Amino acid sequence: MEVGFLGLGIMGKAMSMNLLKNGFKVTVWNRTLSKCNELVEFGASIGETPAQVVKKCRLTIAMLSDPAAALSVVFDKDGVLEQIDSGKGYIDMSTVDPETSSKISQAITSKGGAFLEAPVSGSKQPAETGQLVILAAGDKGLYEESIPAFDVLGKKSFFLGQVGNGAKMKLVVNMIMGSMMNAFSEGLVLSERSGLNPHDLLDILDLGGIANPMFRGKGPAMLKSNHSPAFPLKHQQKDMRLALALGDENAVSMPVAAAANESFKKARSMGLGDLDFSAVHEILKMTKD
Ligand SMILES: NC(=O)C1=CN([C@@H]2O[C@H](COP(=O)(O)OP(=O)(O)OC[C@H]3O[C@@H](n4cnc5c(N)ncnc54)[C@H](OP(=O)(O)O)[C@@H]3O)[C@@H](O)[C@H]2O)C=CC1
Ligand SMILES: O=CC(=O)O
Repeated sequence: MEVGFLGLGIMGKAMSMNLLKNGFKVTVWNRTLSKCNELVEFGASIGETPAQVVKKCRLTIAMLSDPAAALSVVFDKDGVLEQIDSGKGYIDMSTVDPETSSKISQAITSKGGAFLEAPVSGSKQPAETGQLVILAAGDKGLYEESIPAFDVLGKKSFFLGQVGNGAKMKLVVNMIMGSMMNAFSEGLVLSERSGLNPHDLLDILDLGGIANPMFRGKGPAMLKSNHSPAFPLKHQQKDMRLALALGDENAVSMPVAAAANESFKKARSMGLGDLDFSAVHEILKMTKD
């Protein structure tokens, strides 16, 4: 099966590599084209523009940073829209808001193409090991056609109905995750400042009802101030912002998420946006009497 892949950041690189290792023919494009070279060593072809990739491939996947990037790759010169037509499918796996996804869907389908949004839950390591959770919505036929690729990329795919539902589900999940990261960071700081050993806290949390892979995986590194990026903080803040907008639209009061968003914004303003989202711990550590 031949697929196109647009966007070779932390996630896109791991996902396209996985497809190659599992026998897919992959044509890649990235805004910074030099990032394609590593994939070429594993058998990928390069498309010089998103339009070239779509022209060559029946299915094209995108994994881009944010709504502006997702829109630019579709609508700008040499973008996806120039070559999409009937018989071709476009799958956007970026985390965006439902409005962005709907705008892309309308443009693709008005040219006869099929569209699926399919954001993912799971970070760099699940992307590397094919353990993502795929939250798809849109064209059911395209979803079914994409299952061989989704089976390589993820451990479970959900089809959630109409376009927008995948984006909404992803934003709800990440809103919870970002709030949890803030509560976890506050707990680490509180344990240390009140004279406890925070490593004991990690052990105790891991044995109880709120044990989870995020605390287990990131806790020890956070205590060493190691925030090597798996999920960049700037993207977590984008997700909090988009989830809060969804809350505004639906009149859902979300004071916990709003406070978490403020911490992520503060961390971004201090230049921590490219570190892992666990770096929010650094700003919480800085607050003293
Ligand atoms: N990292 C993670 O753990 C997870 C991330 N996500 C989501 O997946 C998406 C990608 O994340 P991740 O790989 O971590 O992000 P990165 O920041 O590592 O990569 C972003 C990608 O988007 C491209 N890009 C940015 N702006 C533009 C633009 N204007 N036009 C074209 N391309 C652009 C970048 O190109 P260039 O190389 O040229 O900068 C790069 O390929 C995001 O929506 C994120 O929220 C979802 C689940 C987990
Ligand atoms: O979007 C990030 C993730 O870990 O999921």
